[in-house]
Order: sequence, then C-alpha cells, then structure tokens
Amino acid sequence: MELWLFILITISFFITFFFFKNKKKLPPGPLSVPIIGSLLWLRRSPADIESVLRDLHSKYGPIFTVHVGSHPFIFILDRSLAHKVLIEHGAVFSDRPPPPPATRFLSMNQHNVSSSPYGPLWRLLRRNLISEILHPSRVKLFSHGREWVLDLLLSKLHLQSSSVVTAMDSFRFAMFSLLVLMCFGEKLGEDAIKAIESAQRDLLLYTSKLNVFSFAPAITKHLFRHRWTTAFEMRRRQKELYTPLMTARKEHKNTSINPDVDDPHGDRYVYSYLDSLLDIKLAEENCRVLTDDELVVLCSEFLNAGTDTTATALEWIMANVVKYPNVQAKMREEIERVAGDGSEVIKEEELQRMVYVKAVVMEGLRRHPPAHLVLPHSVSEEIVVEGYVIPKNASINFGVAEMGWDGKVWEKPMEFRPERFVEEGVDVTGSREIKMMPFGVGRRICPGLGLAVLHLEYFVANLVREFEWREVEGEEVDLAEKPEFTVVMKHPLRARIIPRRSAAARA
Ligand code: HEM
Repeated sequence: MELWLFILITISFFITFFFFKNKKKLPPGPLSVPIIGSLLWLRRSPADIESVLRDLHSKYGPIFTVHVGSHPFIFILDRSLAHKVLIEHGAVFSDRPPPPPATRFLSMNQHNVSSSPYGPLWRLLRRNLISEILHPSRVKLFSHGREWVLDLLLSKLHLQSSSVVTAMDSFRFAMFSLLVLMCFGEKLGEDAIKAIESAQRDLLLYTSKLNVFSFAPAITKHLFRHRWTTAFEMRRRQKELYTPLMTARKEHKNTSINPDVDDPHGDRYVYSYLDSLLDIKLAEENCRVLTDDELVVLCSEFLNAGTDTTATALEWIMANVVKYPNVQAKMREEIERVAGDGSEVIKEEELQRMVYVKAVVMEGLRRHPPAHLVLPHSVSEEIVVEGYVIPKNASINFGVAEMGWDGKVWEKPMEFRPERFVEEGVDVTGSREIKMMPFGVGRRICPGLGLAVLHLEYFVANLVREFEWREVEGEEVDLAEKPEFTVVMKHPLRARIIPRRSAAARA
C-alpha cells in the first residue's frame, strides 16, 4: 500500500473514531470554555453555585451537565428522575468518583464508607457500621451517654440563662461528645474532647481548599504545594490525638475483659465503633486487620459525618421554635401531656408518643436540610438515562433542597408548618417515591439516619421542656443561609432562654 494512502486511511479512522466518540449525547448544559471556564467555575462561592444550578435547572430541565476542565458534572434536581436513577438503577448509580490523587491520603485511598467505590470493601465497612453501632439495638446501649451529654448541655445553658445565648457552639459540642463516646467508648473530659474537635474541624474546613487539586492535578500539586503539606500536618496532629485512645482500646481487647461487666475504670464497658473496626479482617487482602492510619480515617469519618449535620439541623429547628411561639406552645403542651411536668428528663420511649415533636423535626429537615447536595455519585458502568449518556467519569449529584421545596408535593413549601407531618407521615427513605431526601436515598442513603433523628427529637424535646425560648428583643430570627461544610444559618441563632423550672427541681 502506498504510504500516502496508509496515512489517509489512518487519519480517516481517527476522525471517524473521535466523531463517534464525541457524539455521545451527554445531558444538556452550558457550553464550556476550557481552562477559563473551569477557573471561573472553581472561583465561584458555594452560595453562587446553588443559584447557578437553579437557573440551569429551569433552562435545561431535570438533568444537565456542567464541565469543569474535561470532567463532566451531571446534576439531577427532579424528584422522579432521582427516584429512577437512585432506586430503580440503584446498583449502577451507587459508585463514588475517585478523589484527585493529591488528596487520596485523606481517605487512605478510599478506605472509608463514604468514599469507597461500590464494592466489597464498601459493603464490609458499611455493614459493620450499621450492624455494630447504628442498629437500633446498639444505639439503645448508649442511652446513658445521651443522658450524660444532655445534662452537660442543660447545665451549660442554665449558666447562660440570664443573658443571650448563641446556641450553635453548645449544640455542636454536645453532638460531638456523644459521637466521641460511641466511637472510642470513653466519656472523655471537656478539654480532651475539645482538642479532638478542633483538630477535626480544622481539617474538615481546610479540605475545601483542596478542591483546586481536582483541576489539572499535575500542575496544581506544585502550585499549591503548601495547601497539601498543611492538610498533611493536620492529619498527623489528628493521629497524634487518636493514638492513646486506640492503644487503650487495643489493650482492652487483648485483656479479654468480659464486655458485659463493668470495666476497671468503673464505667460500663460498651462495645464502641473503634472496637468493631479492630475486629475487622479484610478478606480481599489476605485477611489483614486495618492499619492505624485507616482506623484514624474511619473514626474521623464517623465523627465528621454525624456532628455538623446533626448540630446544623438542631440549630435550624430551634431557630424556627424561637421564631414561631405557636409551634413552641404546641410542643410544650404535648410534652406535658406525654411526659408530665415532673423533674426528670424526657425518656427516649416517651418520644415515640410525641407526634408533634417528631413533626417539628421532620419539617426542620425538609425546610432546612443540612446538606443541599448529596456526596458525589458516579456510575459503575456507562448507562443511558432519558436518552442521555451518563459516562463513567462523570460526577453526579442531586438537588436535595430543591426536592423538599417542590410546590407540586408541598403546599406553601417555604413555610414552616409541622402540621403537614401530623396529618400525613413521610417515608424519608424514598423507596416508593421521593418527596424529600435530606439523608439521600438508595444504596448510599445515610446510614446514620435513625441515630440522627433520635438525637434531634431527644434534644429538641428536652430543650423545649427545660427552657422557654424567646427572640432577643429587637432581633428577629433571620433564616438566611450560608453554605459551609453544611448549609448553616448566616446569622447564627441568638435567643433568650428562660428556665421553666428551678435548679432545685432539676437536681
Ligand atoms: C441530620 C443529620 C444527618 C444528615 C442530614 C445526613 C445526611 C447525609 C447525606 C445527604 C449523605 C449522602 C448520601 C448520598 O451520597 O447519597 C450521608 C452519607 C453518610 N452519612 Fe449522614 N447525615 C446525618 C447524620 C449522620 C450520622 C449521625 C452518621 C453516623 C454517625 C452519618 C454517617 C454517614 C455516612 C457514613 C455516610 C456515607 C454513606 C455511604 O457512602 O454509603 N450521618 N449523610
């Protein structure tokens, strides 16, 4: 064959190949300008991004694509389509996109529940978390911990009751202390908990700075090297704080103490999340146990996943309780009817009979979901949805807030009306139909759903029983939002709290 003919055939082959390759019809979206478009997108604030997504939804419909670099981000803001992909095609849509290479150390190469690919490791870690810690029978074992933390929280609030309280810090600390107990099995002192909390938080807030590594990692890794080393140093600090706790638990495991009897420190020994992780053997990797770095990553995930999410939801709910005295009065009436007006705290069994308290919590999660998007999903194989190709390298996300605010399902969706859940309950798992999805739906649904709802009901009911929550004179509660790790109140809740019973009655 002549050389020129060979070259011509080769060129035609490549042109045809790329033509067909590029012909894949991705969901529609704005034209992307390489590099400049990506840089502009990366510079946007999270608040901006949400309003852009809303505009793109009205322009392009229920599913659309945004390109950052060569990476397609696909968004679904429509309830029925979300149901179709997350429930009907759940096995395909439950993967996670790989993190940028420069940040892989944060998840120890995806060796945790939230970032591991849909496969045997994820199944093992998730099943362990649910069956050993988050199953209702296990959650019950920590009721003493909830009473302990509630008592600390109420005592702290009582000390501030003559002045104005900014509640969020106390809420976050309470949720964190509870999770530390469930994670390490120990009731640590306030200073120790605070040290771990600040190490966690520093790293968590810093991770948003690592987003730059998603774009041209070969270059950004050198340009932003300082960010990488800072995050690395923060992880080292975290490990330093965890090490004595891990050592204590390993020693406990080796001394064959009967877990059903009291431990040498006088506290009841309760099997903790860390204990369950120490018992894991990775079948796919010669049955090895988890390394210390992997234990740090998994414990850190447990503490992060359940703290800000629950504390944020608690703050939003209490903000509405302060803003709407009629809601507070109805709760108060129900609490008294079910639990009497004795001096004890509300018991977890009593919550089951508090229909209105439960409705307030659900309405809070619908109107103010702590996460407006879920964690990014990806598909395990290329699939066509509504005539569009969803490629394997795409990150896929879902508009949680938009779904809970859909006027086709909810009358006056932006109003805070717990009554809607008294008349008719809702299935937040969305298995038949999605009406709201504050915890995601499908195979990656939040495994902490039950624990989070229990914590919210327990703390909301007891906070309302203990204090009357009032607006600060001249300061209307402002429900403006600000996206951080979760979507928090732009102006944190400040309230005047008046004890409903004397300190003597509490004692
Ligand atoms: C109000 C509180 C909470 C909210 C609103 C919430 C919300 C969410 C959401 C939206 C997701 C992502 C679902 C997806 O990717 O499709 C998620 C995942 C997750 N959550 Fe929660 N969460 C809360 C509390 C908790 C608690 C208390 C824990 C555990 C202690 C927890 C552990 C996790 C884990 C491990 C994942 C990853 C699941 C997986 O990838 O398989 N969350 N959560």
